Amino acid sequence: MRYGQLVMGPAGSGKSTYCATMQRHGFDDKRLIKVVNLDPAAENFDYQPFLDIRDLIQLDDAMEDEELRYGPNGGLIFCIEYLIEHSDWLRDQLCGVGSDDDDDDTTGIEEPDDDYVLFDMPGQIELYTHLKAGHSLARLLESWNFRLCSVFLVDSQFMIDGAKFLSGTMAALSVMANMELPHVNVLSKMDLLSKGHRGQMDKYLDPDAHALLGEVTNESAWGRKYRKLSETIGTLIEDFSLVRFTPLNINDEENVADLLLMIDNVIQYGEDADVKVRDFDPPEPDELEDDSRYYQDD
Ligand SMILES: Nc1nc2c(ncn2[C@@H]2O[C@H](COP(=O)(O)OP(=O)(O)OP(=O)(O)O)[C@@H](O)[C@H]2O)c(=O)[nH]1
Ligand SMILES: [Mg+2]
Repeated sequence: MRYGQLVMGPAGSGKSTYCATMQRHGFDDKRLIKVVNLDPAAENFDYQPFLDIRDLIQLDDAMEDEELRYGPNGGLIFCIEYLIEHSDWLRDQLCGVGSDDDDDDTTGIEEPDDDYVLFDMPGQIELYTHLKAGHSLARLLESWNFRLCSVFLVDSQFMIDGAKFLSGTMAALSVMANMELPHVNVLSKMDLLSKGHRGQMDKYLDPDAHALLGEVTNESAWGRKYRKLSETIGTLIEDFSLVRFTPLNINDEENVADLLLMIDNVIQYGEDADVKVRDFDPPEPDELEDDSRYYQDD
């Protein structure tokens, strides 16, 4: 079986840093976590890539092509579509050359046990919210026996008021709907958050959508005008428990371990294997007695 996390999120939300952190954590735990760079515009990252889309296509290829003449954003989407059209390249690298996993055919190539791969995706959020590319990539990987989870990162620094919470939540919802995968939202960069924002953050971790939207509706003329719309969205989020965020401070090993374990549970990693068991309850924000570890001192 193969396991994968599709690491997504807006530009600069911390995807590559997340991948590097998880790989390092795995390494310390004697666990192999491979990272695949699928961002053709990436310049440098702190992990050892198992595979790099830039070996297949580079952003400049799309931008400098006389016929295509893409700008950076269109070029990036072109590169991901190109990857999907040339999926043999990805499959051969991930599953072994000549592997025929999508045909249910056995080729005699031995399946690796419990391959665990993080896919570091580009920050072009439209790839996951409404374009087909993200969805197609997920289906391809599934056809190669990957059990997948979407990991959607949102920078905690942009989630410190009701309006931003609402737009972050709607983005997360669009990704959930488009990708059709088990989904985990992560509030990244918690180490950068000052204590001043601490009280505010707690209410976003276990959101009371009504209270938050009360803020939104009072904040602006737009908010007052569309009060009913915001309230309805709040009810939807609350009634269906659609969106939850798990905080991540990459400097806190326990926090990193808990998040990884939570995602492992979602994709049922290690269920069949004889793995060491740790007591773990997914972090409930209001249960965290000492949540100061998420924040920097100030
Ligand atoms: N302090 C702190 N900085 C972070 C964290 N995550 C990311 N950063 C910083 O934020 C910037 C962007 O991080 P990346 O990991 O490159 O973000 P990304 O989502 O991969 O960015 P794109 O691929 O360009 O969309 C870098 O300067 C990182 O060092 C974090 O958890 N804590
Ligand atoms: Mg990146």
